[in-house]
Amino acid sequence: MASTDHSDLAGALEDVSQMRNPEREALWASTNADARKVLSYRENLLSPAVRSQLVASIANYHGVYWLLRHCQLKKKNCISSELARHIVEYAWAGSGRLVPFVQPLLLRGRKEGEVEDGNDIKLKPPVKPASSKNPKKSAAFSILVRPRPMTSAETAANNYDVISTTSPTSLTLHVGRVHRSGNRLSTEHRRYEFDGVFGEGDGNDEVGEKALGTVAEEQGEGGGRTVICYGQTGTGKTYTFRAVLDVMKKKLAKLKGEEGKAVYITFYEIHGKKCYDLMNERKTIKVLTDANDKVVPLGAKVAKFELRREGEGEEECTRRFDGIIKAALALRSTTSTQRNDVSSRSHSILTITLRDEEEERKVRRKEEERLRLAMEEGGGDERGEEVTSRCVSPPLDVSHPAYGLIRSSLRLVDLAGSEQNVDTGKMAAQDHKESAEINTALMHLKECIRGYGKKGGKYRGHLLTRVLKECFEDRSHRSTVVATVSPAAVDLLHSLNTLNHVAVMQVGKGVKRGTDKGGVKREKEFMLGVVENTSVEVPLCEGGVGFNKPVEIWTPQDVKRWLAVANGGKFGHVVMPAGVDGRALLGLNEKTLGELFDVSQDNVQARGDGEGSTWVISGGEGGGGRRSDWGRELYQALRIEQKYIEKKLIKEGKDSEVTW
Ligand SMILES: Nc1ncnc2c1ncn2[C@@H]1O[C@H](COP(=O)(O)OP(=O)(O)OP(=O)(O)O)[C@@H](O)[C@H]1O
Repeated sequence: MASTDHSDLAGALEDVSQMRNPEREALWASTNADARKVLSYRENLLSPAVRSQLVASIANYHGVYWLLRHCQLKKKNCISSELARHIVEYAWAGSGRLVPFVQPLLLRGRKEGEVEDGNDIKLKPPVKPASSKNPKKSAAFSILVRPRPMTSAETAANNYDVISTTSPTSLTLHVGRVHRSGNRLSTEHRRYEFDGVFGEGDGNDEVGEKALGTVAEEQGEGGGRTVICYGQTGTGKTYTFRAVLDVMKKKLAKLKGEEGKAVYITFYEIHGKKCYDLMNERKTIKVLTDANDKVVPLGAKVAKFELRREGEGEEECTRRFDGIIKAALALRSTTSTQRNDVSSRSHSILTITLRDEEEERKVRRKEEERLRLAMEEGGGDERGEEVTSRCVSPPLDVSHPAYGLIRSSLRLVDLAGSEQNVDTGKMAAQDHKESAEINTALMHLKECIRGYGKKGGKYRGHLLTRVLKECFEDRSHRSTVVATVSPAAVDLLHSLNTLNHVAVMQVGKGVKRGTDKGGVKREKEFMLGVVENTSVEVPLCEGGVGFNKPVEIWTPQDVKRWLAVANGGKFGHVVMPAGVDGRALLGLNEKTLGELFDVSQDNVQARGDGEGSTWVISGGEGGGGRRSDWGRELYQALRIEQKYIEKKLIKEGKDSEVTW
């Protein structure tokens, strides 16, 4: 063992304080509240002071996940949670509480159909595509989430990935938090459950197939389907929209044309309070409600696409489809914004309807005959009057369920991206207005989805929701929301927002009854999306404070110096009993350490050096917190310190000083 070298210790302490910003240091010194959990500004997540620690805490999560997965699933004999916690604590000090967080996910996966296959475990995708044959079996809205890969620009800007897709239906968001006081860092792991979660590397075909379900083949009776791409600007909504469109196109090309059957396409966009026809050089169109209470884009051009002709190959057929749609896609209004060079500033709505014209003609003739007779018999019935005055305008609206002729109807919606203030900093006044309008539309959409099944017709509140009326009012209609999110740390708040929003869109899955603080009983929609979250403390300094002698040989003075800087000075207010050296400190467990703290309100002022056997800490406004928490935190901080010093000494070839 080397002798105690106090000059080294002083030097190390000086290095540490120079590493830090003096202002922050002053803030740490003056602060005495630790319980205020406030999300930091997003810049904090990338600042050199905390970035590496947050990245390390995410890596720890992955480590724990893979360790448990291996122990729990590969082997028939699972290890107990307690043993798992000890192993995890040993390997990743401070991460023990991830065990009860990760374990249920793995056990659930095992029950629900994870199967062992040779050396690997395959996950059965539990996403059930909504079937129009069995509308009762599928939810009105299914939610799929697609995180896009990190872009090279994001990687170059020191961003890191904050999303882990841990199963085909769940996703974990790692929310780094720098507490307002600046003296605490933590990572909250939030796990969300959805109907489907794509991996960052999942291809467009897979995404398109899942989003479409079986709609193109099953040819439902009257019930249509809507796929809505929703999310932050620049996260891949248009990219996903095109992926779904491509899959749809391929499916259509496979259908063999029959006499009288054809596909009709309308494509228009909502920009501000107006609608523009993308199939007709952006001519303004109106969205009106017809006699059947159906919302129709009046004046929108309907393009006819004939199904595969005799002797025509699938490729030729898709080329024909492209010919119809290409010019319209190019006409979408886009702007270069801070986040996306070609940001869509409008909500575009593409409707593809497969119609049986022969049947349609028969029904039309029958209907016209019925109306004529009704008119002859004394002025016609109510419906007759309405139809003659407003509705019979070519083309006849055969998409109304009353006709029962729609073989299949699909609507693809590419929403404009939601933006936060920080994304709009360099925008002109007009762009700000546009951005506010986009956010208003998205809020309406969210409200309408949440209000599904309730009376009130909230859909009338905005043009976008009026156009999508069937999604909220027609019980046989099925909708899929594909939420796109960015994995970059810089977009963390936005991703959190998107995921929280789509989590509450999982309508009809449960209601939570509870009593709020004021004793008022309330029924809240149960946010099924958020299944669980847990928070893990992250050390502020990357492994220790720079001491270069093992904890066992710390003198009481060393202990005091360490307490002053450990966890960013969090224990700086602690007054320790006289004579506690490193060895004595290591001999205490979490509980005994906790008992040494006096956290009562009367004792919030720290006493002088050696003034008794109780460590007194300042609890700040909210009192002193729980003893066990303090004890655990100190225990973990000391273990992290010990590990760091051991590693450092081994690296420097001084491993003879390390006692194992
Ligand atoms: N899953 C993905 N894989 C690869 N690249 C992607 C993916 N998702 C998006 N991108 C790329 O990210 C960029 C932005 O995508 P896109 O224009 O689709 O975003 P957006 O959400 O529609 O944005 P806005 O709302 O501003 O229109 C594009 O360059 C796109 O190619």
